[in-house]
Amino acid sequence: MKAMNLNSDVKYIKGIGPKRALAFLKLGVKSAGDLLTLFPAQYQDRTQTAPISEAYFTPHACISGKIGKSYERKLSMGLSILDVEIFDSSGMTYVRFFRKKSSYSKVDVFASIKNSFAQNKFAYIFGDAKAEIGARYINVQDYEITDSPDAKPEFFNKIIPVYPATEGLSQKVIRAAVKSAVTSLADIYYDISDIIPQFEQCKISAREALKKIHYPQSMQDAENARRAFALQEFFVLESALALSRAHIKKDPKKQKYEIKKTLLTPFKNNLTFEFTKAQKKAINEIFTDMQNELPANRMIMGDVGSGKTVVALSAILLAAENGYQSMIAAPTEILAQQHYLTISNMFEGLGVQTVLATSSTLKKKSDRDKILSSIISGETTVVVGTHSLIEDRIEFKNLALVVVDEQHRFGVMQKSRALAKAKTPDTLMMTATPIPRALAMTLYGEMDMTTINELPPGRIPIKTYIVSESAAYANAVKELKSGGQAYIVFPLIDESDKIELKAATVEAEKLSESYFKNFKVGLLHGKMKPAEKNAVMKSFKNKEFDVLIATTVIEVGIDVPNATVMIIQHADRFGLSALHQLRGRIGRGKKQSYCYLVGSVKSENARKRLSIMAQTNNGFKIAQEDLQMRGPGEFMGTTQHGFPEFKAGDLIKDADIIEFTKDCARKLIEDDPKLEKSENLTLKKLIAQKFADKLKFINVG
Ligand SMILES: Nc1ncnc2c1ncn2[C@@H]1O[C@H](COP(=O)(O)OP(=O)(O)OP(=O)(O)O)[C@@H](O)[C@H]1O
Repeated sequence: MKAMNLNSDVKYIKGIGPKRALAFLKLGVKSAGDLLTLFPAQYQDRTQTAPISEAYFTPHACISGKIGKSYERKLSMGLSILDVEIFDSSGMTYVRFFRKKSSYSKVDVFASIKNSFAQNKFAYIFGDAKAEIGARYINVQDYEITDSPDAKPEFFNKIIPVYPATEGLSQKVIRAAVKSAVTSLADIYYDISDIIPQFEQCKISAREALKKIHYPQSMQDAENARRAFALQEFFVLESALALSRAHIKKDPKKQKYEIKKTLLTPFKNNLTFEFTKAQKKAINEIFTDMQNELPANRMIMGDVGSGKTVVALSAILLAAENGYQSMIAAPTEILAQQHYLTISNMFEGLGVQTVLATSSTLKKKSDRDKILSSIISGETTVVVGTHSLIEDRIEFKNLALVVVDEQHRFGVMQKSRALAKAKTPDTLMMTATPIPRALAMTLYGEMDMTTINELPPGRIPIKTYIVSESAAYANAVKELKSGGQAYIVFPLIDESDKIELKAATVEAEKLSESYFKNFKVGLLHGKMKPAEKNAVMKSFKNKEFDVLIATTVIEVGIDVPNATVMIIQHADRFGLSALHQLRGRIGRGKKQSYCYLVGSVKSENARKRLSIMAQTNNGFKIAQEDLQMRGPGEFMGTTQHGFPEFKAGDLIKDADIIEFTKDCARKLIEDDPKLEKSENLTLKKLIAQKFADKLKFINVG
């Protein structure tokens, strides 16, 4: 056999072969090098064996002792058990194996076990201690037999790695494969420890960390090794981001802005409110950015209802004052429509021409031609549309500012194609999912960040209750009587969906004849045509309906300050971020708002989600809980966005490492912007390997 290297196919490793190699592929392991970073999902602490008399006081029993007699018994349904006696100085226990008769297998598993468990030999056992009436035994998960108590066992008296499970691979096979990879390859694994400055607790090299993650001496040892390896992972990521930043910031922009206040002052005077401190700070930061020589690239992060829109509008007016065009890209047609209405309203009398460019407004050829030519001629100053439309079709005269309303969708590390419309546009992103700082720095690493950390004054915190359906409706009726409006949200729109849920369409009819028979009820769902949806939203905003029954199409950005009740049906089926977004549709005015969560709470997770919602309105707290409950991958939907997965790194636990590596990576890239120095070549290789396809804008050879 050829000597193994990091790229060798796993199938050539002794004991694996083509069939098991396929199973390894499911664990993301193709090469021998991949085995090194197939890290344990957990560990079993087998450092100490307990006296048999105490084995029943711990959830997992780890014992050792002399083997006695075996007893085999048949139970019903072809099931048999084998009990083996194990003795130590404190007592005796049975260790139990099960066998299910199978017509497919001729191998008698008990025969080989009985063979191994020869009387008077010595056994190490790991399993679950069961104390049932009349019987105490240990369900065996793993065992090892030695000839005498003095012989050293291989898998006991130490911490044992437990690898992610997949069909067709036993822990034994995975452990053996990993062991052979670690033994022959850990010392040649990519290691950049010499170019990363020292960081507390992460003092061992990546190669050393690799070994300790698989074979730690203690649980603390395992955690230290994980963090040491995470340091390298995050350093590679942050270097990739620093490279991309260096790349983006190279071209000075052509547009120049002067704060003339010819539009900004009348705009401010038109507003019925004063900007909050946080809004003023955000506007200042954006204006400073825009006046810089390099294009602005800023993320505005603010909780639902914190007033991000007016901040973006101020930037648009600065561009307009200087004769430039802007565009706002929204994730949905309804939201684009709403932004358009808000802008038309707020820009009234300013003489800033705004158009809505969505599939409905561009449908008719004559309309389309008119809109598109007004944009290309420069007659139109502001274009509001959906992401895809603006990206694909529209030509501008002098586009200078792009506002991307991301809401809570993460455009991780993707540069919007919209940006290509202007060569060096100033870019503002808005997101309504506040996330922890370290995570934001990683996700939006190439952007500057502004956080709007306060709500407009006079907002009364929404009261949230977990209630029965009838209580929710009765309370809603009370609110409607005093002039409020209510949303009722259902997860699905018609009953043909397999899971039997109360569908919005059917329910709308029923409710308008029962609880809400004295009120006007409207319906909004995803299968309606854009124009219909817009008409319904507009009517609701104009208070032509008291109740709006909707699917989650209303989740993002809708702003109807008079709506004070939100009933969420099947609330247990929504994730925390979605619930927070939905609830964010109320509490936007000066009146007390109420959110009622209705649902059957069967799982522990669902119960926890709803009680978090009932306890807090703080989007940062909710995002943090969500992140912890779901894990970063699922939280961010990162798979679609090509966000890199970390083998050891943990976006929550390792916030300090992320901050540290960000700083170090920036310095390193400043010093060697193309990573050409010989000591940085391994880093360059790691970046290319991990991110070349994901971060297309990074040009690494
Ligand atoms: N400083 C302020 N004082 C009072 N009201 C404000 C202030 N700023 C914004 N508003 C109003 O608060 C409401 C929410 O603002 P906006 O729609 O800009 O929030 P948002 O941050 O975009 O929210 P979401 O992410 O939920 O869409 C709007 O009705 C807006 O007119």
